[in-house]
Parts: sequence; structure tokens; C-alpha cells
Amino acid sequence: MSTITLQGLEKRYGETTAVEDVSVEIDDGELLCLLGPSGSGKSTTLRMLAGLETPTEGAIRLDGEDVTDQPAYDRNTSTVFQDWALFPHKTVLENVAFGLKMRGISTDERHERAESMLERVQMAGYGDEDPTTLSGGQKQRVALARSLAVNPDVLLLDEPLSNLDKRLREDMQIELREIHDDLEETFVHVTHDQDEAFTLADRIGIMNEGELIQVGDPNEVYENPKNRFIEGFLGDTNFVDATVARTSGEAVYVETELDAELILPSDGDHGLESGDELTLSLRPEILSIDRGEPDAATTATADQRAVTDGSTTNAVAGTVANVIYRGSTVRYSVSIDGTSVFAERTDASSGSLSSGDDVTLEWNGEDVLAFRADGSRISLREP
Ligand SMILES: Nc1ncnc2c1ncn2[C@@H]1O[C@H](COP(=O)(O)OP(=O)(O)OP(=O)(O)O)[C@@H](O)[C@H]1O
Repeated sequence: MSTITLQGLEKRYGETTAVEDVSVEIDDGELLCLLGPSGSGKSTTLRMLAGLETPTEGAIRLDGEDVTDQPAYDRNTSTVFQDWALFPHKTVLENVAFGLKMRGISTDERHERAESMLERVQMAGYGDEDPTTLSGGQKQRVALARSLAVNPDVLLLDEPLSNLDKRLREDMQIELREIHDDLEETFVHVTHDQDEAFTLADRIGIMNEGELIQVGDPNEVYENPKNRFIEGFLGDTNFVDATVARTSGEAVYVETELDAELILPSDGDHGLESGDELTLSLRPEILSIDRGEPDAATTATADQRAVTDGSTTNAVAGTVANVIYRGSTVRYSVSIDGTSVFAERTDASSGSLSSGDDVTLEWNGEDVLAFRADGSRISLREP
């Protein structure tokens, strides 16, 4: 087990800055997922941790020891890659025992250890098989067993599940989490798949353009995204442009492309002024959608509507433009004065709506997230 400290880590390739000023402390026994889009610097960060790349700047410490310039073979880290990379001319058991052989462990001991690792990844009995005959999921289990057999302080996983089909990937995510909990080792797992990060991670580190933008437990990054990029990346949402009309001690009043003046309850400590440009995020889960016209009380001018206990109802009228069945939920794309907003219901059987139906979208103002023009999150109220 090991604590990892990354301090001001940077990697440049000529003109390209792949990783920029990454600092984070990873706890002993923690499973940290680095999550971000393609090219955001996740693999480069992992490769620096593994000792496969040398940082241009910054430091890496394992359990307090500076390993920044140590080669990979001197670090007790082990890496699982996405392409399995098993030796085709060795048996499954020989593959798993390979790292132990390199470390001079006796034949009996390494075979015993390899057998036990195969058991751990549910591949007991496959030791004599030729790895080329295995399925993708089985190959990845063998690769995992091989990496774990050397008893690393830190296991590094670079998109290890991305070659598997959806069902197997989801099963393997749960198994990987169980293996982690069993071994209590430090895992750093790279993925571009939000669901995978949410299933696996103790904490998620979100990367974009080489920077580590936010690190937090899954609930924290989802509920409190630090900027607009994270809000868009972590899930489907409706972004709506807005302009501040005015502010009061208890609310920010905004004009939007939706045909109503909206109220965002606030405690007044946000520094916004009239004319400021914002982006609002209306997540589908905060929107209720119902047939018919909005209640007059919720579409009255903002002046006439009350903020009660920090809450206010906003409602807009629209027309269903599109219906998509998604199994357990139905997604409705609603046109509001030419702007499209989507909402979801779980009502496939109970009077579903159809294209052309007049509907009302309704939400509580305090559930809306707001971002400044530079993408930073605006905290409208004390948490
Ligand atoms: N050896 C290299 N030489 C030049 N540029 C590189 C090299 N390795 C990575 N890069 C660049 O660094 C940036 C970050 O790449 P990296 O592979 O770390 O991103 P990533 O988030 O892991 O992406 P992916 O999910 O596609 O693997 C990219 O712009 C990439 O083109």
C-alpha cells in the first residue's frame, strides 16, 4: 500500500503541453479515477506515475520517497493496459507468473502465487490454456492477475476495460472494485467513461486540456461541478443562456431565451450585476413535464412571484417536438419559442405524451446551476 503525491507535474512534448501543473495527494488504499475526454492528459499522467515518462517539471512521491527520476523497474508499481499484451507463446499460468520470475522467485512459489491470483480474478483452472484462445474479458482478467501477482504498492490501470462490450465492462467494473476492496491497495484508474468512474472510484479527478480541474468523491463532483466543462462532461443537461436583469437579497432575476423571466434564489453574496451573461444548467432530473398550460402563479412576472424558504417554482409552456423511448424512461424534446429543452419521465405506460402536445416544464429555481461567461461556477447560496 502506498500514498502518492503529485506536485506541480508537467509534461511537454515540443510545443504540446500534455499535462500542466497537476497536484494531488492519493491516499493509501484509495481508488482514484482520472476521468476526462480524449487527449486531456490522463494516460500521460499515469505513465509518469509508472516511470514510463519523465516529467518535464514537478515531483512524484511514493510514500514520501521522491521517485520522479526513478525508472519503472525500480518502482513497485504495476500497470494494466487496455490492449492486454499477454505473451502468446506462454501459458496463462506462465503469463501470470512472469513478473515473479523476473524477480527471482522460485518456480513452486511463483506457480502457487499465480494460481491464487487466477482464482482471485475468477480464472481458476485456466492455467494451462493458450492465452490466444481466451475471450477479451478473460484476457483482461489474466492481465490483471499478472499485474497483481507481483504485489505492487500501486496498481495503475489505463482504460483496461474499454475493449470489452458494455455488459462485460459493467460486470468487470464491479469485480474490479471488489478486488480493490479485498486487496486494499492503491489503484489509479484512467477512463473516459463517466459511468465507469462513478461505479469504481472513491474519488474522481477530472482532467481537461492537461489540467486536473477538480478532485472529489463522485457525489461531490456531480452535485458541485467546479465549472461548466465538468457539468457538460458528466452528464446530459440543458444549457440555457441567460442575462441578469437585476438582483435582490434573496434572488437573481434572469432573462433567457425561454419565454419567461426566471428566478434563481440566492443569498445575495455572488457579485452579479445586471447585464452579466450567464449559462444556466437545467438538468433533466429537475424538470417535471406535464400536459397543459402552466399555472398562472408560476408564470407571473418575477416581481409577483415569491421566493419562499429559498425556493421558487419556475414554469414555461412548450410543445413536444420529439419523443424517444429509452427503455425505463421516455425522453421528451420540448420546443419553447424555438429553443429545445429535454426532459425525462418514467411513464412509458401511464399516459405518455406525443409530438405536438402542449406541455408545461416546471422546476425549482434552487436546483438550477449557474456559470459565468468564463465557465466558472457561481455559488448562489451558501452550501
Ligand atoms: N509521445 C507523445 N508525443 C507527442 N505528443 C504526445 C505524446 N503523448 C501524448 N501526447 C499528446 O499529449 C496530449 C495528452 O495525451 P494523453 O494520451 O495523455 O491523453 P488522454 O487523456 O490519455 O487521451 P486518450 O483517452 O485518447 O488516451 C495529447 O494532445 C497527445 O496528443
